[in-house]
Amino acid sequence: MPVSPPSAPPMPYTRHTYSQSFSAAPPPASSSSGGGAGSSSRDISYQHHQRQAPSMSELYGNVPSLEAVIAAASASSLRDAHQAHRKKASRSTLESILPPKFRRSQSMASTGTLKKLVPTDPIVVLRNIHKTYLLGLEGVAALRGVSLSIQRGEWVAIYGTSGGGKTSLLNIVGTIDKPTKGDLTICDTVITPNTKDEVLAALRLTKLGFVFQSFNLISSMTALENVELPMVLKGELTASERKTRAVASLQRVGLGHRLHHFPSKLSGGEQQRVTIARAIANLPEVLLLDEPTGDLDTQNTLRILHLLHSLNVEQHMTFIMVTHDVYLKNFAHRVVYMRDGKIHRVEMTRSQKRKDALEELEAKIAEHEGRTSVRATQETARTEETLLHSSGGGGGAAPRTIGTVAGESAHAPGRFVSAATEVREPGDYATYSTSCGIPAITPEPPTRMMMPHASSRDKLAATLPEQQIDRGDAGRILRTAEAIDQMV
Ligand SMILES: Nc1ncnc2c1ncn2[C@@H]1O[C@H](COP(=O)(O)OP(=O)(O)OP(=O)(O)O)[C@@H](O)[C@H]1O
Repeated sequence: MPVSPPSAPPMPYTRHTYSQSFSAAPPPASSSSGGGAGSSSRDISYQHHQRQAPSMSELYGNVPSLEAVIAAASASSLRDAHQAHRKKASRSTLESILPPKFRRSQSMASTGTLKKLVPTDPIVVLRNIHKTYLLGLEGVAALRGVSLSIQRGEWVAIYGTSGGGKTSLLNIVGTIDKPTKGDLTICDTVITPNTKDEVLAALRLTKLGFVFQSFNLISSMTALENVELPMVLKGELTASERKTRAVASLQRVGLGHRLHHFPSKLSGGEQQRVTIARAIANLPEVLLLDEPTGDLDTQNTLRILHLLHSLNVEQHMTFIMVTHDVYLKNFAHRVVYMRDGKIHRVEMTRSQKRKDALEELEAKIAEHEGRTSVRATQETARTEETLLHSSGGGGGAAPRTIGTVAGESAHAPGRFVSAATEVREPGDYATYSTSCGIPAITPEPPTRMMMPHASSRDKLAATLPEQQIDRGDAGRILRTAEAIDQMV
């Protein structure tokens, strides 16, 4: 249930920053009011070139401070509604709060294999969609009669020439822009040019997730609070459930150690991963993605692709993904090619091709993990060398902090401290497992996991002369390694 209705329809999202080429033009006074619909043509053109992505408040209605939202969400009416909801379902797992049709089937859950789609359950249907933007006195026809039916659980890639209408299409499916002509059905809600904004805001909040380029995080909120926010607005979960789910989502994108960082303290790739965690936290039925791995390095691209694959296969989440990346489109069931505002052609991806893409992905992940292990071993050797050389000199060197999670700095603060182990947060590990459903909602005590290689102690012991084991820092590290082994 949204906390408050939106004050204005969201402004269309555009995938490119044109602001540099338009920097000479001052913002029109009206642009700050935020109204897309009903603006003058000059306003529209300005907004198009200024906007990167809709804000949280544009997507979900007015977003007050987190405290205010939490206060509102804990009001008695919400609590009552929530209690009624709690009675209906056992919530031992996140999945249990999903409607039955949305739960993963036994066969998918256990194997993580590619499921053959049964084309009988359309979740998004576009009927003769037209979109014409006003630019000065001219109309720009961005979409010219697009009809498309997307099945529940389908992964559709939208591909095509620049200016072909991909973003316009994504905006319309995301209900952040309305068609000029035509109508569409999303999750059983029929949307016409006259559909009320409150209806659209509720739909966005409850059914849709957005992974858009530069879809800004709220700078005054930590990563955890940003991820919690859509759940707070939805108002279905208790505070501890929200937190558990937000932590789990952040762990799934490998950011379990960045929970309390503000966006300004995160790298671009990390911010992108927070937006993905935020998008999946509410378990949307349809996830709209625009170049989801655009800002990420190879390792994080692999991580996110694997996560997306899991969500698609295990949770049966529907993806509509705009991309220019030929590699990414291999994971889609279908590729829709857009040109000049029309669907130029549609290509089914052969299941063997998708299977190959997945196998290649898993091989690459394994390769990267191997490299990480090699790096960790080399680091261990260096650390031990330092320790051994310094062990006669009193206190000796402090144990080194080694961040060995894929894509992380080798000295990420807050990561564990043992020299020889490859320590991962549970969520990090889940990202790489072959069957990684969304974790249970039951709060778990914080644990740390190691990759299932040789034990930490054995690894260390192999690198240390016997006589050093119980002395000074080397002994301390070994004991720590043993403690970690016991925790696993
Ligand atoms: N707000 C707007 N005002 C005016 N014209 C627009 C607006 N948004 C898009 N257009 C125009 O509509 C056409 C389709 O644009 P759209 O952004 O949908 O294409 P695209 O396929 O996403 O392109 P790209 O791959 O380059 O991002 C283009 O000619 C573009 O200039």
